[in-house]
Amino acid sequence: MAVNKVNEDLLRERARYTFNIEELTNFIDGGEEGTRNRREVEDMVIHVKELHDEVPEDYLSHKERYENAVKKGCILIDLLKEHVLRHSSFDAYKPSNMYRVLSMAKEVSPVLLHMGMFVPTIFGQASAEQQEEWLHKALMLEIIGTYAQTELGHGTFLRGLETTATYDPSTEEFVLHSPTLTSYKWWPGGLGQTANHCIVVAQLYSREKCYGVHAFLVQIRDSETHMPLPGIKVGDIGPKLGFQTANNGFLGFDHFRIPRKNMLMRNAQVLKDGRYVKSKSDKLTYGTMMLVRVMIVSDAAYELSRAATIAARYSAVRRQSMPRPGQPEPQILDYVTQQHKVFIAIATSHALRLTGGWLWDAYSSLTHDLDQGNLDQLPELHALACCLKAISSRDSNSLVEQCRMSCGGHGYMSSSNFPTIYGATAATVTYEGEYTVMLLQTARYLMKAWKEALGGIVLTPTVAYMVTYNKAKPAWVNTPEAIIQGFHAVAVGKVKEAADGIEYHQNSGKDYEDAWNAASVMLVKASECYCRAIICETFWKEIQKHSRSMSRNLAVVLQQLSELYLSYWVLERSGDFFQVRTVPLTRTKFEFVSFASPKCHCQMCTGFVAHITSVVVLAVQVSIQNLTLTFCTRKRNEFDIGSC
Ligand SMILES: CC/C=C\C/C=C\C/C=C\C/C=C\C=C\C(=O)SCCNC(=O)CCNC(=O)[C@H](O)C(C)(C)COP(=O)(O)OP(=O)(O)OC[C@H]1O[C@@H](n2cnc3c(N)ncnc32)[C@H](O)[C@@H]1OP(=O)(O)O
Ligand SMILES: Cc1cc2nc3c(=O)[nH]c(=O)nc-3n(C[C@H](O)[C@H](O)[C@H](O)COP(=O)(O)OP(=O)(O)OC[C@H]3O[C@@H](n4cnc5c(N)ncnc54)[C@H](O)[C@@H]3O)c2cc1C
Repeated sequence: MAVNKVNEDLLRERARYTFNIEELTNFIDGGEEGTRNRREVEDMVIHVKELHDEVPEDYLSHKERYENAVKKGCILIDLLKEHVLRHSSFDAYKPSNMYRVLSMAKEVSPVLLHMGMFVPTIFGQASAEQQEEWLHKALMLEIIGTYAQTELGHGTFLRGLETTATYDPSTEEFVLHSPTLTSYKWWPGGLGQTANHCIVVAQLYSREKCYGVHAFLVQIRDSETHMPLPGIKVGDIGPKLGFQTANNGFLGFDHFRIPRKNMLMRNAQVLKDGRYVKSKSDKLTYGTMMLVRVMIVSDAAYELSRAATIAARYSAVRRQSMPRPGQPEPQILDYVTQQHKVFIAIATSHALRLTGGWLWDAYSSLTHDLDQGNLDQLPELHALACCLKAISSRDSNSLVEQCRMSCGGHGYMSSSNFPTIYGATAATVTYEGEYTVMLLQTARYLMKAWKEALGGIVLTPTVAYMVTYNKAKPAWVNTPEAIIQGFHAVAVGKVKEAADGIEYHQNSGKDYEDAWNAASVMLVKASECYCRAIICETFWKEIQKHSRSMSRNLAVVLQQLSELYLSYWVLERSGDFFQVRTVPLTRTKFEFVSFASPKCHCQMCTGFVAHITSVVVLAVQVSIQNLTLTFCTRKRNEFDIGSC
């Protein structure tokens, strides 16, 4: 049998990298043990022939594709369980590990929602007694669940959900009902044919009073026959852009009864006589969504790293055109336009991975605080999870598309894997909180923070700079730290512009809701800029922190990638930087000038914006050229596919 010979161009590129690949791999995996665990699971998977398709999945029927995905999902879960039993150090059920393993099969797993939301909801919202009853069964997949919140009529507006759960004290049961067609649950992954249980989010009624949305654990199919239970209507919602094997389904209840104990009671409770015991915060019901949003940042980075690796490798082996007559066709990696497409995808995968790790640590700290009854950090973490989920998924999805396009026609083949990666990342922009809605949630937080900043109140860490920028303007010097300060100045300017916009519309007679809506494009922009500043600052600081304990050669390359990321986004947002005005002193200072602002001294602003712009653009061009030069002198570093 012919042995696949590695492409000579690829071998030559790999012989050129200037740093230790194993060191980078360990850095990406979060340490040597992470690499060891990942490789152990990969080695298990790679040798299971049932996980390799004889026929491309695109040539299978929907039923065959689903059955294929179920088969692979079972194999992967069994491998994971076996690995967990053998190596308790590998926390297989830490959700992001689970996603990594399930995504080793090309098809999205029909049990993704079981592991991605059903299990975490039991962890986060079930009482200790309920965890005792359900958690082990769920972890061992003795029950298979999903998360049924979205309805045909409502996905974003949770307070508008129509499914009802009405408490009947005479039988100590909740009666679940879908009063309208629009109240049917629509979308939950695994619901079509796979799940026999689900978390149902419904409006809780007791003693004829509505207490808002709460979560219930509901068995929907018979454990033996797998048929829907009486009073349950359930099935598949049909073909989608991607995620074809996620088995998304619909679910309707016809006065379906469940025991009182099936209301998840970690936070709020309904007593036997129907009395409602309030949670410390209604917002705790939303806890699972915050967890998944936090996970999505890291998983969006992971999917982008796969796409960037494919594009980088293809760029090394593809030769095209003849800039010099008679010369061999060059590798497309030598075209600066190709580097401009691919290198930012590599840099962004690192930026989002490191930011995702930072956010996971913040979330872990919050869950510890919540266990102690301290909710102080909840609003900031909600704002962070919303904007970082939105921006990371959108950046990942658009850069996956950019990587696909950088591979020409071959990028359009299913065998390139770009269509599958694109379908997965496109979904993340919408699910777990739609892009715009998430940014508006963060904007709510920023408007409150701005009011506190104006009053000189000490702010939470990620918005603390608003107080300083509102008083003293930072000096401009051409360093990464100054560019980050520039992003802070832009973010403050956009927040101020949006707050001024709301005030302007209120002063013109609109109520707050209409003024908010009229200013909502500026509010989204303010959240985007706040989030970009966080990613830029976190990426840079994480690289500085880790560089101290890594070899110089690797530190240099990662530093270049973080500088590329900063420079790229200054260029992408140069319009926002143009709005940064300097004051004519010996040292240039930042002051954000909104084009809508009557205070702009345009000849001065134009003069100094030209000055600051030339400095910014010059700095940016220099750093991009430096990076390009570095890479162009064929010191490009091929990332070991296993290390991305
Ligand atoms: C590439 C692969 C990547 C990842 C794979 C990993 C895992 C895969 C697993 C799952 C993915 C697959 C399937 C997807 C599943 C789903 O999509 S599940 C359904 C998700 N649905 C949503 O996210 C709904 C979005 N809507 C909302 O969150 C809310 O409706 C709202 C938008 C926040 C609006 O809320 P509402 O209108 O009720 O009220 P507001 O007045 O706006 O807010 C009220 C106050 O509550 C605070 N709040 C809101 N949400 C939260 C929260 N989650 N945590 C904490 N606090 C919250 C809000 O800030 C307000 O507070 P206030 O300002 O002080 O008043
Ligand atoms: C692949 C996939 C898998 C999914 N899996 C699940 C699952 O397992 N479980 C589950 O419960 N759900 C799931 N969902 C549903 C998902 O959570 C919802 O689609 C998502 O929350 C968006 O809600 P929606 O579809 O109702 O869109 P809408 O909220 O109707 O959004 C439509 C448009 O209206 C705009 N809009 C809405 N509200 C506002 C506002 N207040 N201000 C400004 N603009 C607004 C949005 O920005 C958007 O442009 C899944 C979705 C997808 C695509």
